[in-house]
Amino acid sequence: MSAISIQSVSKVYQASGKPGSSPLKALDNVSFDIEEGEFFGLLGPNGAGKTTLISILAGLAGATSGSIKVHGFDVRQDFVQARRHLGIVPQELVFDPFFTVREALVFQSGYFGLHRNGAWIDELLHGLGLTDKAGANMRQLSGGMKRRVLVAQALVHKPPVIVLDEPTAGVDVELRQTLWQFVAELNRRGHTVLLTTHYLEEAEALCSRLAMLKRGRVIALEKTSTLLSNATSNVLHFKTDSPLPDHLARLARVTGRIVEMPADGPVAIERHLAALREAGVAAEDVEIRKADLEDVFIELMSGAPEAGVTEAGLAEVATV
Ligand SMILES: Nc1ncnc2c1ncn2[C@@H]1O[C@H](COP(=O)(O)OP(=O)(O)OP(=O)(O)O)[C@@H](O)[C@H]1O
Repeated sequence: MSAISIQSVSKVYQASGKPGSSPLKALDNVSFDIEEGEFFGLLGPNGAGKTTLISILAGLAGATSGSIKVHGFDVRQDFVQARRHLGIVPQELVFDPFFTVREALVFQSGYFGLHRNGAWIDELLHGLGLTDKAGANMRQLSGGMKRRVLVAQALVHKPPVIVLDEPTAGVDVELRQTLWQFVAELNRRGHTVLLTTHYLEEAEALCSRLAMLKRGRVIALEKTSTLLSNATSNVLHFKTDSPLPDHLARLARVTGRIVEMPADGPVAIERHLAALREAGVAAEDVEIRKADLEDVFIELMSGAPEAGVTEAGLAEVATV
């Protein structure tokens, strides 16, 4: 049985009623399964629909059509069972300012009917580097510490499926490392992990399989290794103060002084270098590196067709 099964999920946000507003199809017929024990990444640029999909999975929003099951339980019809199997770490820092860290975890355990959960709470506090803060009031914690507590809260009922929605956005290196060590250990013990992140190096290091969303559609669903091996093999990386002529700028990714040009082999690299010399572009710190997930992501995002909101498309989906 799949840990998470997403079947033909569409979501239309209705028009706000303000002049000029129109319905928005945030998810367009999204389907994929995540198997038990996978470490799965859900990627996509801002507005791609990741949070919308996770809200539907968490039972916080309804799909316009389609269904999601967690360990076979429908997130709408069998909400309680589905929720027991899920631990969701939300993007926003929501917490009760009146509790200490331990009290918050004990309270959350009670919500799942777990009244003797002390040993597991201790393990969570230790694994997330929170033991020293167990008696601290939630109000007194830094943003990074609060985020650790949110992770612990999501895990108090030892859910077999852990969902992390951009857990490392704006957090420091130490917390990222603590968090990934802990989550990777849970994954080794058999927990399924679904991660959304904008940090592609994190996704590349952790996720064995990925789905990429663009404007509500799945444009890639592959093992991470397959995506990487299908990508352009190399990237020519250099710095320059010279403007690139149009024909080269079209082939390049420019960030300030840094220029990156995809090249599928040594001949293409030589061609790029010759074209730069001919155009009088003075390149410094020239490097050739292997393509990474960011290159794959940019390649896919610039090439894939986009989902539009058409009258016919909207008519197909029944509103709940
Ligand atoms: N409650 C809402 N009402 C109307 N439109 C919404 C609502 N929530 C999200 N949207 C729109 O739906 C689309 C998908 O948004 P969503 O937040 O799911 O994307 P995302 O991939 O999570 O983006 P990000 O990476 O920025 O968090 C966006 O165009 C967004 O503006």
